[in-house]
Formats: sequence, structure tokens, C-alpha cells
Amino acid sequence: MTAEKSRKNAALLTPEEMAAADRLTIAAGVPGIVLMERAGQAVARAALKLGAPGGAVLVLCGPGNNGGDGFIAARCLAAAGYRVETRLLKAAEALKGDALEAFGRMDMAALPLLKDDRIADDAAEALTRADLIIDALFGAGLDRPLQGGAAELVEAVNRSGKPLLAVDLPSGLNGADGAVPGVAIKARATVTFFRQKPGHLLYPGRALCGEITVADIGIEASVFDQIAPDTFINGPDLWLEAWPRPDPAGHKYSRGHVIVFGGPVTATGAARLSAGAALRAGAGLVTLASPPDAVMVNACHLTAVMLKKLAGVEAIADLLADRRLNAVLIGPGFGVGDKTRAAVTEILKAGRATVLDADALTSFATCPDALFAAIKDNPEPVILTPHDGEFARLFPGLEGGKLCRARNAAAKSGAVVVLKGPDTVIAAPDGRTAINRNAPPWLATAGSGDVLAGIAAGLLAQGVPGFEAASQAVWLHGEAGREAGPGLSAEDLASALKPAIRTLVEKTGQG
Ligand SMILES: NC(=O)C1=CN([C@@H]2O[C@H](COP(=O)(O)OP(=O)(O)OC[C@H]3O[C@@H](n4cnc5c(N)ncnc54)[C@H](O)[C@@H]3O)[C@@H](O)[C@H]2O)[C@@H](O)CC1
Ligand SMILES: [K+]
Repeated sequence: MTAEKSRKNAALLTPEEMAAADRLTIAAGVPGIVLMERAGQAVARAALKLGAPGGAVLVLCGPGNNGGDGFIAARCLAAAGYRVETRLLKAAEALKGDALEAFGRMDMAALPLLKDDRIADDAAEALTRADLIIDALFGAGLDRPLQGGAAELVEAVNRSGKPLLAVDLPSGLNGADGAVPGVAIKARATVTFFRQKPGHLLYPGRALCGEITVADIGIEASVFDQIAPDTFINGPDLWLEAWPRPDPAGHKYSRGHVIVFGGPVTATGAARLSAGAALRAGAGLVTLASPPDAVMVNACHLTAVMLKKLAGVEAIADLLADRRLNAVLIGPGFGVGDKTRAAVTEILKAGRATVLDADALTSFATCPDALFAAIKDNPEPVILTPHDGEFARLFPGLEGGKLCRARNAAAKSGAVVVLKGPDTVIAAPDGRTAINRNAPPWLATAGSGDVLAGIAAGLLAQGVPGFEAASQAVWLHGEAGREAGPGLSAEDLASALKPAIRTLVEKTGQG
């Protein structure tokens, strides 16, 4: 598969982009009702997996095309022998277009769910009778928080404890950013169409979707020629082409040399974790530079990582006169304050691919613009790896959803921003973003971020561009977390990278 095709597989579409994909497909000659038939049939197939044969299925249909998918699914499930009851949020007279056509094709009565904006008594009874509920209330067209009767209904459906299958998105969830501006359905499974949306991967939305199925409804990937999405699922489909391929005739010096700047004798561990991870990520050489009194402590713990004495910030420029040191990492355990600011400024001046983490970020909380100016003067890629607290300190004015905050931060700083969390977002200054989904919860542990920063530095040293290095690092970190499993500590992560790296090497045909 070509890299371009793989990237299209990894694309995420906002509700607006998805509507454009629908429009382009319809304009190319596939009627909207045909897309809706395929969508509804995919929902029915998913329902067959969730509900006992012949059971009672309640299909809740909203006023738009999401409801239309529900009508098709209802017809298919009735034909398959299920006892199907369809209910409408609004009167059938309000239906139009493809949804109206789908309603007619269903040829089944559909009572209203609400009476005077309250749940109708007989609708409450229908919830009790159902073995499976299909949520076709609102999908990509949600444009405001659910209120009144609709909100009450969603809460009653969630309270029912019945298995819930959401059509496209759990109703109430914003597909663009994963936000839930009011209440939302908590689904056991969700069927979406063509490609996922950012809201399926970003919290809190991600926790509401259950198991997600992406159904092919006949939209061709050629729509991407006009839609050009810039948000992706983080994984090999997005960046395998940029995975470093060592020259079989090369040597360690051709695989880059990372220098990690470590902290004082009382805080040496973080930088050691980073240095070890940089080596595992494939850098040919890694040096840990630390204050003289910390060198012995580091020496007691390290074998393959080399050591260097750093007398003070003034010594950084001399050290970096050696151009073979081609990637720098500073922050983990380095300490917060003037000295760190001066060190980071020297490093950025030296024009190296750089990862700034932890204390290197916090030290600029009082003067972020100075940092951004220095980043922009550095011709090599810079990666920032803040968690939410560090992000808020460095980008105090940026608000909104995680995707939007990360994207704006990358544009503002000129760096690739890795906004960490269970749904880490990686954003490049050129607007590309990736959302990560493979991190297990036990990855949130002391020292885990130091390892992530180290992996990123190791990849930069091998010449991987900034956005790809950051995205690869986040994905590898997640895979290592899965490999090490529950009960892991950060020390386990570097060696747990090996199976994921092996997989990538095999995928790139080097194995
Ligand atoms: N041809 C197409 O466009 C296709 C669309 N599909 C389905 O169509 C859906 C999108 O359809 P629509 O664009 O009609 O949107 P929806 O059906 O998601 O909802 C739109 C309707 O809900 C109302 N609404 C929005 N937010 C509300 C709120 N908070 N409270 C009360 N009412 C609210 C709007 O005024 C509008 O009447 C997708 O999610 C998907 O399920 C699929 O059938 C595939 C093909
Ligand atoms: K829905």
C-alpha cells in the first residue's frame, strides 16, 4: 500500500468534512438514500451481534438523517425476525429528504417519544420492554446541547441499563472534539461510516462510544482529493514511511547521537530514564551530561549510555560545538528556574533537533514568548511534551477542546506539541494533528513522561521529522505500556519497546 493510501486510512473527519464526503459522493452519482440504506444495514448487522435473535429492539429516531439510518435498521431487523418498535422524537411530518424516504420504506407505525416535551408514559414502558435500544436520535448534525425532553430521554435511556447501540455517534456527543455539552448516550457499541471522527477518540466522548465499528457505505477515498483532512489516528498508517531505516552498511555514528541534560545529584533518575529510552528507540549513541556531583550517581546506574560532566550552563555552547550531537533533550529532573531557561536558550541557539519536557517547559511559564521566539529561530524541529498542567502554564490564553488547544499551541510556538493524556494529541505547526488511542491507563505512572521524551529524542537523532518523530514516540510508548502490562513502572518501558519496534521493522520490510 502506498504511503498516501495508508494516510487516507488513518484520516479522521469532522462532521463538516463527513457531510462534504457525503455531498461529493452524491454529486458523483450515488443517491443519498443509497448511502443511508448501506448505513442502516450496517447498523442492523451490528445489532444482530448485540441482541438475542428474535428479541425486542427499540429504535429511537431523531428528526434528521441519523433518524433515517434508524428507520432503515428497523426495517432490516424486523425482516430478520426481531420484534422492532420505532419511536420518533418529533412528529413524522417534520421528516424530510432521505430520512422521509427511509421512513416510508420502513412501512411501520412510529409513536412519539415525547409529549409536551416530557417522556411519554408509553415511551417509558417501551424502554422497559426492550432487549436492545438503538440510538438514532442525533449524529453528525448535533449543533447544541440536548435540553428539555430530549435530555430527559437520554438520561432515562442510560438509566435503563439496556445494551445501547449508537448510530454514528452517541447522541449528545460532538463529533468534532469529543465534548459533551449537555448529556449524552453511553453506548455499548457505535457504528460509524467511512471514517471515524475526532470525537470518537477524544475524551469524554471516547468513553461513551463502546466498541466502534467503521462501516463502508460506498464513499470512495477519492473524496480526499477535495477534503484534504489534517487530523489522523496516530499509528503506523500515518507515519510508517518515516520510520528510520538504518543503512545495512552503516555504523552507530550514522544513527545519530542524543545528548540528554540531566539534573543535580538529588534528581538524576528522570534523565536516566530518558537516556535509556533514546537508546532503545534506535539512536546510535546517547550521552547523559550532568553536573559534576551527579556524574558518579549516573555512572553507577548506566552502562551503554555515555556520561559527560557539565560544569555549568556556560559549558553548553562548547559541548554543542560537536555537531555529531544532533538531538538534544532537556527537562526531566533538570530543575525549574533561571538556570534552566538559560540552558534551554543556549541549546535552541545551537540549532539542534530538540525535545523540551517537564522543567524545561515550566521554567518558561513567566515568559513563554521568549521560548517561542527561540524555537522559531532554531532551524531544526522542536518537540514540546507538556501534560495539561504544563500546557496551561505555557499557553495560558489557549482554551477550548484538546485538539484545538494543541493545534493553536503548535502554531503559536512553532514547535510540535504533544499534549499528553489518555488521548494524547500531537500537533504540528503546519496544522497536522494526530490523536493517540493505544495508551493503557497504567502508563500514567512516575517517570513515564521521561521515557516518552527520550524515545522522541532517539527518533529525532535518526533524522525522523518532528511531527512523525513525536507521533511515533507516542505510539511506541503506548505499545510499550501494553507490553509491560498492569503493574508496570517506568523502568520497564524501555525494554518493552522491543516487540513494537520489531513489528515496525518487519512492516518496513527490513526484518
Ligand atoms: N447522505 C448523508 O448525509 C448521510 C448521512 N448519514 C447519517 O446522517 C447523520 C447526519 O444527519 P443530519 O445532518 O441530518 O444530522 P442529525 O440527524 O444528526 O441531526 C440534525 C437534526 O437535529 C437537530 N438538532 C441538532 N442538535 C440538536 C439538539 N441539541 N437538540 C434538538 N435538536 C437538535 C437539527 O436541527 C436537525 O433537525 C449522520 O450522523 C449519519 O447518521 C448516513 O445516513 C450516511 C449518509
Ligand atoms: K446517534
